[in-house]
Amino acid sequence: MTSVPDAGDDGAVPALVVEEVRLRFGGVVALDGPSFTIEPGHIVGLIGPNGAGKTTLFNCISRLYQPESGRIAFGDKDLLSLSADGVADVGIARTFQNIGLFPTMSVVDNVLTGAYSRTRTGFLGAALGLPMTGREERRERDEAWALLESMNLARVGREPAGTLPYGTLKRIELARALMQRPKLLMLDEPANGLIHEEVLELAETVRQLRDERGFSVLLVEHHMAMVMSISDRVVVLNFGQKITEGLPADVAAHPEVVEAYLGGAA
Ligand SMILES: Nc1ncnc2c1ncn2[C@@H]1O[C@H](COP(=O)(O)OP(=O)(O)OP(=O)(O)O)[C@@H](O)[C@H]1O
Repeated sequence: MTSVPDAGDDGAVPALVVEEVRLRFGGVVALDGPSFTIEPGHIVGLIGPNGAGKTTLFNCISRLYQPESGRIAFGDKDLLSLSADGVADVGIARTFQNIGLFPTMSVVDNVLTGAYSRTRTGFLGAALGLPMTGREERRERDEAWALLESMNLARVGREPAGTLPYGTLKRIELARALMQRPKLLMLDEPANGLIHEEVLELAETVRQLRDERGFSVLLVEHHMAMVMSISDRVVVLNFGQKITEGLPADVAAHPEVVEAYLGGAA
């Protein structure tokens, strides 16, 4: 018996709509009204120079920050009326820049914690060591192993997470987010700290999983090759404003993007 959060809905992936979101920190305008939509099943890359407002926007969507004004909706759900937990309940999962895995727990158990947000035991229960019911646990464990299998991680499934290299931990963190069966997966600089080959592998994994499962992706990332290779659309922020959005090739050639990235040196 699970209390699957989207029980009762048709399981369809809704669009994420961001409209004129504004947020200041003291005198700093972090977000100055950007608007964009992530259509169902699309991978949208969010790029911009340091301090452009990407993380702030990411944190508004995942409900760590409350904007001063604007609208963020996921289908018919008003995200700004939800807590961070409530966002998970409507099918939005995220990964963190600094990996948040439990180092002494096995990889499969770490991945399993991703299921707790949609099971009867709940994440708090998991943290307190409360077991899921037997049947629930078996089903979730099977799903965790299947996920590890599909991400080429099964061979390390029984290892304590803390013993594994950084690139592997990033993939485990992704597997954990996928255990939530997200409709929207939010990735915060997933390529950070990875070597080039690992980035390409990660990009391919994200695209493949999206193709198989149909979720949408918001990708905040500095690694241009990754963004440009897997995004359906790219949104560019600078000084808290959207300076352009479009297909990756068009965005890469946009004069303001060239200017923002190369400081007019091009
Ligand atoms: N908690 C905070 N308190 C004060 N100022 C903040 C805070 N978070 C962000 N800012 C400021 O808001 C602006 C936008 O920052 P943000 O971190 O969103 O940019 P970013 O595009 O994610 O940058 P980076 O690529 O370096 O991560 C910056 O000027 C930053 O200094």
